[in-house]
Amino acid sequence: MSMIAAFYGGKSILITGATGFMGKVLIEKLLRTSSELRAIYVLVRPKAGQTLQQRVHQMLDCKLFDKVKEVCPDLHAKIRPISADLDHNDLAIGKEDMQELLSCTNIVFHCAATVRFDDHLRHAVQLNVKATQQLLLMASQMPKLEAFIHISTAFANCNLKHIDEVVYPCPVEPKQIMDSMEWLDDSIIEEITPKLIGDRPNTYTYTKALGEMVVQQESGNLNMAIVRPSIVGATWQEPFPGWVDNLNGPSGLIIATGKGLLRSIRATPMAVADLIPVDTVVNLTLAVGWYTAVHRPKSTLIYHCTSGNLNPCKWGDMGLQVLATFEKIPLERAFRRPYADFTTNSITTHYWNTVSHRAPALIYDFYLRLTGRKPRFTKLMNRLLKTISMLEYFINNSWEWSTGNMEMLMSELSPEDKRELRSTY
Ligand SMILES: CCCCCCCCCCCCCCCC(=O)SCCNC(=O)CCNC(=O)[C@H](O)C(C)(C)COP(=O)(O)OP(=O)(O)OC[C@H]1O[C@@H](n2cnc3c(N)ncnc32)[C@H](O)[C@@H]1OP(=O)(O)O
Ligand SMILES: NC(=O)C1=CN([C@@H]2O[C@H](COP(=O)(O)OP(=O)(O)OC[C@H]3O[C@@H](n4cnc5c(N)ncnc54)[C@H](OP(=O)(O)O)[C@@H]3O)[C@@H](O)[C@H]2O)C=CC1
Repeated sequence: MSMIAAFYGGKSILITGATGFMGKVLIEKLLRTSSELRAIYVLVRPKAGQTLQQRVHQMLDCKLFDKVKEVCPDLHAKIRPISADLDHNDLAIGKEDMQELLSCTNIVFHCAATVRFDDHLRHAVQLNVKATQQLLLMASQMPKLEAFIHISTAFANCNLKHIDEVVYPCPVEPKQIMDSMEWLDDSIIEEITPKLIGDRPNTYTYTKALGEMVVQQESGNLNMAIVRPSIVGATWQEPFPGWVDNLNGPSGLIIATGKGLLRSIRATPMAVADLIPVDTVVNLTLAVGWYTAVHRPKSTLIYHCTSGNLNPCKWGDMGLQVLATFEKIPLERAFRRPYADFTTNSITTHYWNTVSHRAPALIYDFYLRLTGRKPRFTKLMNRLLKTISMLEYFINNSWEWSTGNMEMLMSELSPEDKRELRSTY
């Protein structure tokens, strides 16, 4: 068994964001490789009328967990759902649950966040800043805590071209931002948001940067680390290739290309596509948890989980690879034969959006109406174009992330763990 997997044996682990894309892969990897772990506490909010037990059962029923059910038959007993809602200042965790979390937790993986680019600043601050502060406060009352791993994003400082593994200060202190959210009304917040986020493209990257400042300022004596993944895509190898469960980031656009919906996108073919498979992110995150707990670095280390300077890929290459894949393995019921071109200026982008996106959707919806069916393509196309407008910033710029800490961590791993982590780069 790998040294890292053995480390998690007997441990009680608290995961926030456990029902999310990354959270699920993290749970799967822990249960599959460290089945001797004591418990995984998952903070889950009741959603869409489901109880948290129903949500956890539904989560464990997905294909991702097929392999782990063979090696960890008692996986349901290992998972402890805890009702919580990070939209509430006290996280809406019950007294008894809180007592158990405080007394038992050895490792915290804080993955929960709002990852929407267009979230209202109030909500993004609540989830990505205030909830992080609350979790740090909880962690400071955990006598058995060995490490707290905070998941940020490599784009938290996307307003810089070269990004080091350090926490960069934001112009306004997080505490002032959180206090102002208490008394400003929504319309005033909307008005001042562009000024506050400054040269960052959205509230997501801005509040992730604020969250990092809170970690730096309020972690006290906690044994902390921050992991900054770049653009997280489907699984590369574990537990099987190609697993993804949402349309975020590249996934939605790749599927839209395969369905023949997306025919052109404003992108810079030579810009670096810093994509990273979710199982690589999880392997690095578990290695960071082990290293932080065992080696107890003197300060909070930040680890860039990026591929650009280790195994660079350009958007142009990625686009060709996507099209070649759909040539070999076409999606069912495609609207048109997949083809996607990169435009480089807004005039041609506008032209192709009209000719290749909006007009065909309108015509097809007209045909659906004529044949007595509900039109849906115009709405879908508008959503897709809105998503693209939010993502364009990231596919028309390149960044350089230093990876000294990540490479140091690699040098500390056993040959087996190193193979596992390096194999996914
Ligand atoms: C040639 C190949 C080129 C490939 C080119 C790749 C470029 C790839 C760049 C990535 C760059 C990220 C770099 C940051 C790295 C992080 O840290 S990203 C963290 C993850 N965050 C994201 O990706 C957030 C991006 N998405 C959003 O913020 C929101 O989805 C948006 C863009 C504001 C859209 O919001 P919205 O219109 O309210 O849509 P949303 O609520 O998300 O979904 C509504 C409906 O649309 C559907 N939908 C959502 N997204 C899509 C989509 N992309 N397509 C179709 N339907 C969709 C949903 O399924 C949903 O359907 P229903 O449930 O209503 O039936
Ligand atoms: N995906 C990516 O490309 C990247 C992601 N990251 C970071 O990784 C982390 C995980 O991202 P990812 O898995 O993609 O995101 P998802 O949107 O898939 O998951 C977000 C998680 O946070 C939970 N959550 C959201 N709001 C609340 C709330 N009010 N109370 C309790 N839980 C809540 C969600 O629970 P629920 O199921 O109830 O909604 C879900 O489990 C985030 O911190 C993100 O910033 C960093 C870089 C890239």
